[in-house]
Amino acid sequence: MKPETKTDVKTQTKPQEKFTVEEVGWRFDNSYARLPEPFYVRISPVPVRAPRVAILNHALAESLGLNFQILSEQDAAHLFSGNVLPQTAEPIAQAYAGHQFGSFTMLGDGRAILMGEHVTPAGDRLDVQFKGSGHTPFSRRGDGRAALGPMLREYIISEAMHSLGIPSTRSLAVVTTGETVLRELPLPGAVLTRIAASHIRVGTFEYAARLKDGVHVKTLADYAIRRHYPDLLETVNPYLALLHRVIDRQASLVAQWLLVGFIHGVMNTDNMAISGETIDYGPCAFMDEYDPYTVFSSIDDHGRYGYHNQSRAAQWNLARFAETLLPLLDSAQDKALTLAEEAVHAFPDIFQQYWLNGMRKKLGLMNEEASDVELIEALLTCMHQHHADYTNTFRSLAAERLPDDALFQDSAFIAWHAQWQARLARQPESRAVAFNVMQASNPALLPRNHRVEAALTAASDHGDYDEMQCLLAAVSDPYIDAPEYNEYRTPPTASERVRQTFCGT
Ligand SMILES: Nc1ncnc2c1ncn2[C@@H]1O[C@H](COP(=O)(O)OP(=O)(O)OP(=O)(O)O)[C@@H](O)[C@H]1O
Repeated sequence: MKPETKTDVKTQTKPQEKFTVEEVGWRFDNSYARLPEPFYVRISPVPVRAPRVAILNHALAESLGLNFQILSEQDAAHLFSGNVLPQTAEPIAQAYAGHQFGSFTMLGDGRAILMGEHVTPAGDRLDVQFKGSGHTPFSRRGDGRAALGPMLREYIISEAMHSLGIPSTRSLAVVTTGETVLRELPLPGAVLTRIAASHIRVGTFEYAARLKDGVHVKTLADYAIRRHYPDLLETVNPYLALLHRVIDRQASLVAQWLLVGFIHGVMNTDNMAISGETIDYGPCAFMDEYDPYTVFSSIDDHGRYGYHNQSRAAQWNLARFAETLLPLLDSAQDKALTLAEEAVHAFPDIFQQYWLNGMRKKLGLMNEEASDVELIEALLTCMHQHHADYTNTFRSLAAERLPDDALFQDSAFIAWHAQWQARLARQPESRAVAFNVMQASNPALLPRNHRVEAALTAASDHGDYDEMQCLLAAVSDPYIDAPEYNEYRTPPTASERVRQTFCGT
């Protein structure tokens, strides 16, 4: 690690240096940049013309041990646009590959720069990455830039995901660049500062596996184990243990998405993080009415990444991950293949267990009965038939408040409700205990897609961030019934409903 000095800020354009790295609190130690060169290219963000702060995440900054108080708006804008680089950052664009909608492509950070790894006062090592930071050798035909709307969408949904208690990358800042990006229309450009456990993806392993000299997967696997799962170093076969652990993390993650009605929208292998965090909030959204066939993404014509397909998509990606590890699993090819297949074939059961445990909590079932799956499926079938709102239905059950609408008047639902009540009465725990668990497992507030779109339009088209700030406040404590945020619980009307979510990069 390079020593930090009092004048520890490198200026790319000409803003005044009024702060030092020590004062802001960055503590960079860039272990990924010590991997061999094929894993990245050293390159700095391309400076932007007139950066301005769109939003700063003060709560996250505090938990990272960063002091934003000393930064003026202009300082912050330069810092989070990449115009001013902390001396101890070692900017790189990471190389990776990916299966996108099933087709393999060599990729890499085409519009992102990893500034380095910040070590928090608690000792956590976290990537600090700028997304939308300009052209890199991996940009292919892209401009290296990002539009404001999609960066704010990532900010809102990643922060909501974190508040829901679901592993996710975080968003520290969004700044506008003062430059226009050309998409279908000219749009304001922006840079998002993303904080992540790491940016090692299944696609990073696919990239390493395709490099010629055969040692790179081992280098990457050793690095990933040390960084994310050091306990595996004690196991007999750490690479097999890594495969099992990543499968477990993804099964847990995707189950958690389903339990809150989340649809990622673009589950390509380059968007599956080895850390088990949700990454890349592109055409993603939370479902309003329950329909397992819901697809939001404007580019997902065949529903490959629709709600009900997400566990299958995850397993498919994990099979690609397992393939990259084959040479490390066992020196005998047949044995390695068997080990990999056993691990990947175990995914559906592991996923089902996480999902079932989560559903039991949503319904206050504190112990296990063989007929629980049937009970859960019967409720979901009723909800589907009545186009019931996913979030509000579960929250109503948790609050013992059954609204006067079609679902709750339906005879099949009334029969289901009686069965559920009888099931609750059979368990030893009191109703109070069960309903507390339900309250903590059924969010009242999510960033519904129509509210996200309204907030993004106000911010991106009119520079008005009030709606976004209110939405962020509403979803920051999602398991509380806060009357002041009741309007955010209302499902969209037919005319408000947003059926498609655009990648809109
Ligand atoms: N405007 C752009 N210019 C250059 N490259 C781009 C651009 N948009 C996307 N890419 C690259 O295309 C690939 C796939 O894009 P995708 O939208 O899935 O990723 P992303 O949102 O840019 O990044 P991440 O997965 O890190 O969140 C990535 O390698 C990305 O860097």
